[in-house]
Amino acid sequence: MSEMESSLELTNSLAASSLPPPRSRIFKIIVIGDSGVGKTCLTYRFCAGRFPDKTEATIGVDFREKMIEIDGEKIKVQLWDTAGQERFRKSMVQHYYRNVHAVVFVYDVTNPTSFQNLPSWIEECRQHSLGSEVPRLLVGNKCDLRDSVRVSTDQVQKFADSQSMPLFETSAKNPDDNDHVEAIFMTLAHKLKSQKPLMLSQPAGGENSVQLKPEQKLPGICWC
Ligand SMILES: Nc1nc2c(ncn2[C@@H]2O[C@H](COP(=O)(O)OP(=O)(O)OP(=O)(O)O)[C@@H](O)[C@H]2O)c(=O)[nH]1
Ligand SMILES: [Mg+2]
Repeated sequence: MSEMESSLELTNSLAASSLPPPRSRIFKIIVIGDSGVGKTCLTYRFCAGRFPDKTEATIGVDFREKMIEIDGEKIKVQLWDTAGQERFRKSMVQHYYRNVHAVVFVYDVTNPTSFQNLPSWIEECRQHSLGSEVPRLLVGNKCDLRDSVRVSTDQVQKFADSQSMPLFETSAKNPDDNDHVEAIFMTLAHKLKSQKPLMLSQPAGGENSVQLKPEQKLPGICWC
């Protein structure tokens, strides 16, 4: 290799190493519902692939992320695991709803109150101006506790239909339901990808999404 070629190669590799990391889309999904319904366990299960050894009431919000691949595109699913207890969430609520792409409502199939409280969680979303284009889904958790189930699927299905939300019943704990927990979040990610085909976003740590300037926008594409 000539001296010129080797210096060119060095320049190229320096340039490559100083390039910013490739951008991947981030889907911000908030998980809300009463305290103790299993939001932390569900999000942990999806991101870590197992039921956590021990959980404590979430204070404020916890973030969990998982890289997934849909149709060859790498996407970062960012789950915002929110606190169910009012005193632990008050100061953070405004932040949950900023740039949110989807909402997962969770109730506990053994706890009717957690189901009855769903309208107030839906109302909170409404108060934070979440548009109807933001996908929402409903998850009934703790189905492994078969003998303690106190919320009937029929009842919840009617409610879910009235809110135009898909309903999933699952267990963050039951090892046989691992694929199911995965399927719930993957279903949502697929929906988001099909809704936002060309949305760009920054690497982790940046804002959730970067809108192109008007002059960069292409005709006929929804930039929502
Ligand atoms: N049997 C069973 N227990 C579960 C399941 N998911 C969660 N739990 C238990 O329910 C309790 C509460 O779970 P968390 O995930 O901490 O509940 P949370 O909704 O995050 O509660 P907050 O953070 O207070 O809002 C814990 O004792 C978990 O072990 C499940 O699928 N089955
Ligand atoms: Mg929690």
